[in-house]
Amino acid sequence: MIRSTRRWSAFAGTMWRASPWRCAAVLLTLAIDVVGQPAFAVLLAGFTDAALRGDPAGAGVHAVLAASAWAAVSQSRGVRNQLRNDVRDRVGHLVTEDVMRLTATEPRVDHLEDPRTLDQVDRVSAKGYTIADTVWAALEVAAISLTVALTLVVMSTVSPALLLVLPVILITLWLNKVGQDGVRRAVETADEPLRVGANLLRLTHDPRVAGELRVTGAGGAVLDEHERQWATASRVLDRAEARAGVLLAAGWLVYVLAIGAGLVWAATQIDSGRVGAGDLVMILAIARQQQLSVQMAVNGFSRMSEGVVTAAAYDEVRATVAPTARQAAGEHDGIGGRLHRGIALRDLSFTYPGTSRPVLANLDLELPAGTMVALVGAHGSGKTSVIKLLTGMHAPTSGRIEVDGRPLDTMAPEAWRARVAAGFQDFVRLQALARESVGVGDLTAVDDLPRVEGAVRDAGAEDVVAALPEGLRTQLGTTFGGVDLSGGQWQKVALARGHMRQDPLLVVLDEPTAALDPLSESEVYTRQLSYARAMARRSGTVTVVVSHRFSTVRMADLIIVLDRGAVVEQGDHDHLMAAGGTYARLYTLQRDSYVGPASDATGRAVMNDEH
Ligand SMILES: Nc1ncnc2c1ncn2[C@@H]1O[C@H](COP(=O)(O)OP(=O)(O)OP(=O)(O)O)[C@@H](O)[C@H]1O
Repeated sequence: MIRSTRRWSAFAGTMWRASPWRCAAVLLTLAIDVVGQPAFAVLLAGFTDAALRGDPAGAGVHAVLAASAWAAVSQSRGVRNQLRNDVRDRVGHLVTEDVMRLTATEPRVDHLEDPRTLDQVDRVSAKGYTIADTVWAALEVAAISLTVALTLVVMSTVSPALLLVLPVILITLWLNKVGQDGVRRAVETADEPLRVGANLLRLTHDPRVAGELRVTGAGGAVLDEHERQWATASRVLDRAEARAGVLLAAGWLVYVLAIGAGLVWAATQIDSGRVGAGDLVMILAIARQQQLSVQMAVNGFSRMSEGVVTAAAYDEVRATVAPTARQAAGEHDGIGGRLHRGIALRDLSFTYPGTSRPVLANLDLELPAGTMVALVGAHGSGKTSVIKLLTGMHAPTSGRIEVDGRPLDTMAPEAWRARVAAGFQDFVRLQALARESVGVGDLTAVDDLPRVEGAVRDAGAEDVVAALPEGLRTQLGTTFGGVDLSGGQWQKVALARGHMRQDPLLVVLDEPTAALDPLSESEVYTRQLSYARAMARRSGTVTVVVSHRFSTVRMADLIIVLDRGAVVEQGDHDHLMAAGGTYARLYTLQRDSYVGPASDATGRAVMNDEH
């Protein structure tokens, strides 16, 4: 309760900051509403009584005042709608920006691998404005409650019995609330099928999958599944809306019966003189106002429920994503200029967020400073997961990583990341000027042309740049009318981006040549290896390579063989070939698939000739 109060006052604070004068103006219009409505009813009664008394001056004054009161009420409602929408848009923008900042700047990526968090991020980004709606609705409901209270006081001057309308109003609102709670639960339930449906729909116009969808003929099935998910969501929502509608109608029936009974009673009292004609007119006017007020409260409650769901999602995103960001912000760097001992994995296990199966179990590894290490293993054995942990994208579930004996989790992830250079198989096609697409590998040097040219050279991407019509000034990608590149060319640009980092302590190359032809691949690896050796001499840099290309792997100082998340062998090529285990089997298999069975027991000459 306290947490929820704090949350909503924080939202109210955000709205105030978004536009103080608009918020103040909305509060003023609400105050006009609260006072204006009962005043109108009283003035109308005064007009009726004066007219019946034959007092034209009194009737005229009351008529003018009543008209002014009503004009002020209706005018203020129009102005309020406009101001409310302005603030709502601003708050929506602020909330979306906050969530995007949290998710984009969070040093680790655990949240991006967790479908639940992604769902919540989607919801908050798309519906952030509903939080403002909820605050407005809450204020409106508070104002309406005051209005109703004032009108009841006015009615009670005719007869205290008319106060019985209050419980009736509460019953009407309660029935509406029950219906709206059901709608809110339905919105939560429908979220998943709607998200799945939206993702499927996106697939149909995603150029990256368009070819495969056509070749496999799966386009129709994707649309059918989208329809199915959409129908599931609609069914849930329609049912809840229908139930809410029935409950609301029942509430109105109770109200109409009660107010009707009050009017009939008042009419029967006119002859006896206990109730005047003005009183009857006033009760009628108040009944009409209360009807509008209850309707507005009902609308307010329904707007509130969506904002409550969004606010809960917002809280969840902040709770899930923010802790490591705060931790990172609170720490300082303290990473030395060069590696002396190296990097170690100590009894490290890892399970992806939102899953229960460990993908790495109890790894104990030493990656000595100045070495090149190759990770080998079948698909899914955990190579990329090790890379993600080494680069600080995820934190180990248990155990730790040490850099020269210092636990990685005591360093700010950004500071560590600044000393890591990387080339990935899932590279980004950054559609910008070629020099920017490379330069962002080190934002501090994005405008440093000699650095960019050096990175292009180190990565062996000069041929790609040479083929561009305006060299490094060429716009890449078709989105902004630039030149499109082949998969291999994009990958070389990504590799060059990785080379922007100067003085890395860790270089990771996770299948960085997967999109290249064998000749380019061989050339890139040759350059990468000499780069790795140069870095090793300069900074004791550790280079970790993930590759299925054994002629590269064999050159590593240390080869680590993974199988289902565990280390099954490690050593250099000669050691592992002599051991005759998994590595020797995989190596021989690949060698034979290229050139047929070899007589050389280690296969060294054969593989070297091959590439
Ligand atoms: N984001 C994720 N969420 C849940 N499980 C994942 C995720 N990414 C990978 N996995 C699982 O972790 C295991 C190891 O995957 P990983 O990508 O590390 O293997 P790999 O050896 O690099 O495979 P490949 O050679 O195919 O790239 C696999 O069983 C995979 O299904």
